[in-house]
Amino acid sequence: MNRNIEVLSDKPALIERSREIILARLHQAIESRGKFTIALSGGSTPKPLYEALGKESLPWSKVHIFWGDERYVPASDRDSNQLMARQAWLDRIEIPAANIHPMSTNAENPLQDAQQQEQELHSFFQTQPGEFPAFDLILLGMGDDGHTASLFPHTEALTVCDRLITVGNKDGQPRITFTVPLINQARCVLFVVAGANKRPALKEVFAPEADEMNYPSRLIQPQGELLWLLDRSAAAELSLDRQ
Ligand SMILES: O=C(O)[C@H](O)[C@@H](O)[C@H](O)[C@H](O)COP(=O)(O)O
Repeated sequence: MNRNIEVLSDKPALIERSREIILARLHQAIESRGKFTIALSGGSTPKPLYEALGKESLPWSKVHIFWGDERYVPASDRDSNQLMARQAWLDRIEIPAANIHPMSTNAENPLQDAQQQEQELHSFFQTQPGEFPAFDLILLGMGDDGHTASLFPHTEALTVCDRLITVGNKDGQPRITFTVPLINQARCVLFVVAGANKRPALKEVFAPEADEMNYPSRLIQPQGELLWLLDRSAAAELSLDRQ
């Protein structure tokens, strides 16, 4: 694993840098493998990034959009990660509908939807059960509690190591989420974290020792690149030697 941490002056600079990184890996993946596979994060931080990507003119027919996690709500629900990305970005570009691979949340049975999403990933990546496909880029946020995707502290989802997709649990509410081993198979994992409210968790995530069950973002140690983009406010209490 190759970890790199960049601290940007403010959130607009953070968003611009994440856009640069995504575009660089998009062109690199299309050039070397003919397509770019990206899994999006939810939450509020990435919305301006998605709005910026919605203004780009790119070979979208070669880009495949997935989500690293999804709230267990209808796609029309205001809390849906899919809805946020569609309104901010995907509805504004010419991308084939078949290139957008949302997590289904309509079986009224989260486990069934998780299994459905797993089968769709195996079919898209032509992998077999037990194999973990490598996304070109997985975009992640980090919660104030150190969670990422829908891998929340002290939940069963953190220990699932034989599936691609599992059911997360936020305060008793189900989520559909990538598992740790699927995220760690990525060629590049990009964390984008902003705001003073993230300081306590970031200190624990970057500490030499801490409980990974308490700070699940520590579990993200991809075989490829691990890039942390922080704004100065989030990074204020970190003692980062030159990266
Ligand atoms: O579904 C979600 O909410 C996200 O995938 C989640 O992991 C998010 O990235 C973090 O909670 C940070 O959220 P903010 O960007 O809103 O701080």
